[in-house]
Amino acid sequence: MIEIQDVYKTFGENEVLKGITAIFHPGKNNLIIGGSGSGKTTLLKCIVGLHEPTKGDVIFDGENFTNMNFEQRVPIRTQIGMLFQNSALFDSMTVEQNIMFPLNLFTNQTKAEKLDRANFCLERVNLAGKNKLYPSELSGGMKKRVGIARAISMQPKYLFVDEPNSGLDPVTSILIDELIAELTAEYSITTVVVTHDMNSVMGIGDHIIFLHQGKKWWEGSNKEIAKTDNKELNNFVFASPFMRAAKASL
Ligand SMILES: Nc1ncnc2c1ncn2[C@@H]1O[C@H](COP(=O)(O)OP(=O)(O)OP(=O)(O)O)[C@@H](O)[C@H]1O
Repeated sequence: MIEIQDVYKTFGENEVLKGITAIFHPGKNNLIIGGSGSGKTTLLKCIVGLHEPTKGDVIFDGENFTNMNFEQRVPIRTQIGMLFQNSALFDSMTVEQNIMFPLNLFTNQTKAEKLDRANFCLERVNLAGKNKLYPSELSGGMKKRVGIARAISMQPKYLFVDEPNSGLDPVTSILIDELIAELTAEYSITTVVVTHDMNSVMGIGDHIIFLHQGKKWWEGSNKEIAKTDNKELNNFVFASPFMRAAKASL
């Protein structure tokens, strides 16, 4: 479980987050949504320690991460899997080397053990046998899947994903969403996804927080979102005529 307690983040004069409080539970797909510039990525970075909150705390299973120094954070960091935009694979490394990278960095496993884990993760994302390919030889969807394989290589308790579907076609996007949701349920991971994709919101949004004007404006599930009378959320989710018509037919 991750608890975010009254988190503020200011850049110069720009107060981006104005007291966000939320709880993200294990085994759930927790989605952060909101307009462009609403602070979604900033919140994600505050949670994982890539930004320090100006005020407030982030607590991982009872441990106050915000108060810890670099060294103290290491045990929690090793339980975090991340998939950021563009998959962030190392172009000069093969698929297998990319997946083994965190294992080389953080474990004392033998080469055979690391290879076993890489093969398991590759199989889990339906890319068995693609070990020796380089990122330049992969499609966008395959890159995301390798990114996911690398993110789960350390058997993370927490998984953070920023815009998993950017640049993917709708069918591949659904496959990536389903993969994230399956892994989350299978390993009871506390997953936090930043997304713009309304298909993801409706498809896998167990728990959604909507950011607006630096605040948590609304919180609920994908079932509740369809029935919300929150004006700003409605304007955001049902911005297109197609989505409005879909809502009207519910
Ligand atoms: N490192 C930084 N330094 C200064 N300002 C920043 C920094 N990172 C983000 N910001 C500002 O914080 C605000 C929120 O940015 P953020 O990237 O979190 O929004 P977002 O909701 O993820 O947007 P998008 O959906 O467009 O990716 C923006 O005004 C941005 O300019």
